[in-house]
Amino acid sequence: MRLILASGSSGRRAMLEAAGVPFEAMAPGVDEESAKASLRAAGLAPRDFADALAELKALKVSNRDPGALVLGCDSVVALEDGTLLDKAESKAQAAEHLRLMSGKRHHLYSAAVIAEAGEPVWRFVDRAAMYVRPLSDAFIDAYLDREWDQARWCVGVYRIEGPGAQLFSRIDGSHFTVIGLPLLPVLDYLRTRGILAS
Ligand SMILES: Nc1nc2c(ncn2[C@H]2C[C@H](O)[C@@H](COP(=O)(O)OP(=O)(O)OP(=O)(O)O)O2)c(=O)[nH]1
Repeated sequence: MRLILASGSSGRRAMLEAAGVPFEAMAPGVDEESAKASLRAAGLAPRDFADALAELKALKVSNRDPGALVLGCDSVVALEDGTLLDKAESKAQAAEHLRLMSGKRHHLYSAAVIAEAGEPVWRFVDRAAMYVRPLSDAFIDAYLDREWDQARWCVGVYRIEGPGAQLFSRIDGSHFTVIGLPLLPVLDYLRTRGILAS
């Protein structure tokens, strides 16, 4: 049985590769923006929002390749007031996101859905609690000067495995979930399907 990662995310690819998972990566080719617009309009909770997007990606590729297992993922950042942050569209918006998160806790949800023959067969959503330390404007500017080119692809404007670690005083949850997928539950399921040895 082949596994396809329906994602263009380098962090997700790197995690599966590092874990020794045999897979192919394929861009999901979904119109995330319009999907996000309708999901926001539906007022979905962050957990359900991420799950719906992960399922959309998994099903899109599974319908193209019904004989494979297809893993779709999505990560969202939810502030305490319920605001969902998407990837920043500019350095200025990235600074705004960091100021919104400064000195507060937010949650990062990462959802995984596995599809087979055009149907979801497994799903898992995990979240990590992210405690951002108070960030000065000078720090934010210096951080973005150094990190914007990389962090622009990351919801929350951070790579936890990189200089993003400097933003936090505490993290409760899985490092893998922060990077972009609930890896250990995914590995558990792959063992049940013979993709990995038990
Ligand atoms: N390497 C890394 N990536 C992170 C971190 N936090 C968030 N991200 C990335 C993971 C995802 O690539 C991105 C969240 O956006 P999405 O879930 O929509 O995925 P993306 O559009 O990147 O790829 P995909 O939709 O799966 O093709 O943010 C982190 O700490 N490290």
